[in-house]
Amino acid sequence: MAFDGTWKVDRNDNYDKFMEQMGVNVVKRKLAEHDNLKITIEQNGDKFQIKESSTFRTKDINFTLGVVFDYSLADGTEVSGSWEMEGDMLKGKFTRKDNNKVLTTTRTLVGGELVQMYNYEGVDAKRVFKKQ
Ligand SMILES: CCCCCCCCCCCCCC(=O)O
Repeated sequence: MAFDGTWKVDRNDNYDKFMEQMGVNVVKRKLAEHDNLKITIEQNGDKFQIKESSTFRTKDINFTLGVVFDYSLADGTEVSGSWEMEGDMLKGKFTRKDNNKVLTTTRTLVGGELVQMYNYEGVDAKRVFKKQ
């Protein structure tokens, strides 16, 4: 389906400020800016299989649209939430387990690139991925 494939991060916008708002320390932020994040997405109906790999880790994630699942961010922060499909956009809403604050994120395809937007406590960021 449309999001299927392997996507490698190409550029970031305001990601450092976003991570700072998330409470990530400066050392981890500097590493995370250049994490070479690669995500492989396979969608079957409302089920998604994601393979995530970066300089920090490799991780397999399976989720169903509209069904809450647990996920740990690369810095160890635990969240719980779900993805929904709205038109051509994947919309995610995840709640941090440590403070109950909400992180929202979207994935869309724009001009052949996968654009992931993030928001946490008023700070937006964007990561743009190119298909491998
Ligand atoms: C401190 C680093 C913040 C990175 C924010 C990542 C937000 C990820 C939202 C949940 C992703 C679930 C798994 C997935 O679909 O790839």
